[in-house]
Amino acid sequence: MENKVMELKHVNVYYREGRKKKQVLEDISFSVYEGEIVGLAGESGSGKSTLCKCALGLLKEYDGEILHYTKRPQMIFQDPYKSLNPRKKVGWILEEPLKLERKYIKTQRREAVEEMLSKVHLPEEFYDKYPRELSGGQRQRISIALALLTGTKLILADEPLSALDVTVQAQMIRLLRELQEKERIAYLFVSHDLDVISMLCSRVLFLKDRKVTEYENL
Ligand SMILES: Nc1ncnc2c1ncn2[C@@H]1O[C@H](COP(=O)(O)OP(=O)(O)OP(=O)(O)O)[C@@H](O)[C@H]1O
Repeated sequence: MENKVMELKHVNVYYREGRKKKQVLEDISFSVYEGEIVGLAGESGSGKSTLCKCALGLLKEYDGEILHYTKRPQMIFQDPYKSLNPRKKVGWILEEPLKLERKYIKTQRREAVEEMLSKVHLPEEFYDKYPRELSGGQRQRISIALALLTGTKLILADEPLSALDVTVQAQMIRLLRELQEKERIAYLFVSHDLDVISMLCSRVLFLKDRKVTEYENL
């Protein structure tokens, strides 16, 4: 088997409701391996987003173990517009994770960003554009580029195709696959759409009644 990028062991997740604790996920255990796409499905309210937030370390009320074997995963959303700072140009936004690392000087940051733009098939000129000047699909490419610039090998994708029209969805699927193959990126891919899941994913985690059942995609 490939290298693990993330592993959850017997994770229980709760939300507080006043003084009470409500359990949303129960005894969740699974691993994600380098370069694979794992589907995460289940009815609305079954806990898909909660599971992603917990894996990102955003929730405090949980027990069990969440192990990251590479850099922390990054999340991409249905509507990338909300997660991109509207007052900053794409270049500034994409340089942020590199500034935090402090190992690049300005010209190296720009080079790294331009290289990443080309990996997500956007031209260099996008460096000087604002998010509002981009289409939904282009913005989704920027949020993928932003995730990858942190150096992570795992992207948690929460319904990343739902806001896009069918042709753009197909382009996005091609890009996700290409990054999976060339860069060995793994995805936890949240979707209501079982057709997309069966086309993209090697395994599916199905959430129901707080628990997860895992299926191989044959
Ligand atoms: N901040 C919160 N406080 C309390 N309960 C919450 C909170 N966020 C979510 N929940 C509850 O936890 C359960 C799981 O919600 P979650 O958003 O993870 O489901 P989901 O599967 O992602 O749903 P959808 O497909 O509609 O996005 C739901 O019952 C929801 O009402």
